[in-house]
Amino acid sequence: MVCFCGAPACVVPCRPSISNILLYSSRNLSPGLPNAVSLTSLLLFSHFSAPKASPALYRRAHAAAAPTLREICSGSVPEHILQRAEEIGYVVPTAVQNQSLPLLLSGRDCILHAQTGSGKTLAYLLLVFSALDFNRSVVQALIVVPTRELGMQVTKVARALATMPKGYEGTRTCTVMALLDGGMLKRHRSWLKAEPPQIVVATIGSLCQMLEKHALKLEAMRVLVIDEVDFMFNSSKQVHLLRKLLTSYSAISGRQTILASATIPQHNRFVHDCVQQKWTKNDVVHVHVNPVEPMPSNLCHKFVICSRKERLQTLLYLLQKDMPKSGIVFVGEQSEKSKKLGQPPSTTLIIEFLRASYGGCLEVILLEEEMNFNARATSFSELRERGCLLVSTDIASRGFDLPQTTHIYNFDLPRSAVDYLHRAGRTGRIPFSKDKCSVTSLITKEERFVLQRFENVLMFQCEELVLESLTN
Ligand SMILES: Nc1ncnc2c1ncn2[C@@H]1O[C@H](COP(=O)(O)OP(=O)(O)OP(=O)(O)O)[C@@H](O)[C@H]1O
Repeated sequence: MVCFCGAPACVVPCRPSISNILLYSSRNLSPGLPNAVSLTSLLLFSHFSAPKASPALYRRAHAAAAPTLREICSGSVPEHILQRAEEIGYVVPTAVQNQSLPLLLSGRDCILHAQTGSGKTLAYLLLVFSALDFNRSVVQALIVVPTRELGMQVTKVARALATMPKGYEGTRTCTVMALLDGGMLKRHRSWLKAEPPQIVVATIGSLCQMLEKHALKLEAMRVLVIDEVDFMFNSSKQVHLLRKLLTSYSAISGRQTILASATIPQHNRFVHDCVQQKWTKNDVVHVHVNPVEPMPSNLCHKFVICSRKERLQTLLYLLQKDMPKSGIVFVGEQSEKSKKLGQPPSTTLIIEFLRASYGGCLEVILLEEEMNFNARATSFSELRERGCLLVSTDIASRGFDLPQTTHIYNFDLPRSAVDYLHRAGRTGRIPFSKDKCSVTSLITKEERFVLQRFENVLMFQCEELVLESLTN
């Protein structure tokens, strides 16, 4: 196994004694692409509906000496998928795509370890499309995700790529099934029986039910992706099935396994375990992009010290001062004690307060675990379509891609540095953009040392905001 680190011409062997050390000189896109900002803003301006990439975009990508996605993928990914990717606006690869796609397309198992918003989804989806036999109606790729929201999002991107572009009418395409918690599993069972889809995007709970009922067959699975893999392994409920999935159902020699996350604590140990436990093949590659900078550099971190009683007013003041284009207020889970006392969760209090006092133009929307499937789906699609102010627990902190989000507020501090990184990573998600986005934590004096610990672990600096008008 080999670890590919993002620094130019740098290779970090995970376990030098048993590794094959390969030299890999990455063509890290951002530093060598002078016009990357304007080029990418052009590409991303109309997400999913961008006009077909113009020859000028190709010329500029070439001028910057970066291979295009087409150049990396042609011959492996079907032409209609590549054309569709370009129509959407995916022309120039991000650093993680640039580094991982040649390896993925050569058949290697990979651990994709790169910053939030770096484009890991497109990297593994292009591999999935390269591996499919479009003529076989059988499940060939399984993508496992931790939350319904991330599942809906991955499904949306996969379906957008699978939509036939003009000129390919009549060509056989593939179907993508979203098998998500709270969904209509009865209907999915019939669908799986009648005409199995080629790609299934699933949360572990629903997947478990389908496998127990023998409704889903995975013997023909060619690609297995576990997204947010560290989160999945941390949840004791999910870990048993996850292990089973990685070792049963399809032989690892016949399938490619991709494990992705922005955070993989003790990653050397994890890579070692993957091989030892036979979750991946022996020559699994750890693609680690930008290991010295786990946090995207275009984020500006701030904190405000205030008492718990002042927190709502402070949040309101910040919102009125910042005027976010779109923002997320992260709130901690309600404690068992507070539930037993019959108290309302903080999310409800914040929503009621903001709906009564926030006079800004953004709509205030709630997203939390307890909401039913339809209400959560509505919140999700509303948020994607236009900017709004989302009040959410940590269910929105993993994988959620809302590129227009400019501001994050930690109404309650997250439990760990890893959680801080994932919450912060919901902003600053437009690849190649240098626009500053901000993460502001509302803390008590006593919590300052916790935030300091996060700063040390994640290597970022937080600036104190002193709000004059609140103290007067
Ligand atoms: N090559 C590309 N060109 C332009 N935009 C891209 C490209 N690849 C990905 N994007 C966009 O970048 C954004 C972030 O991508 P994605 O959601 O895959 O990040 P991620 O690495 O999975 O992040 P996280 O770890 O937070 O889940 C998305 O809006 C996606 O459409």
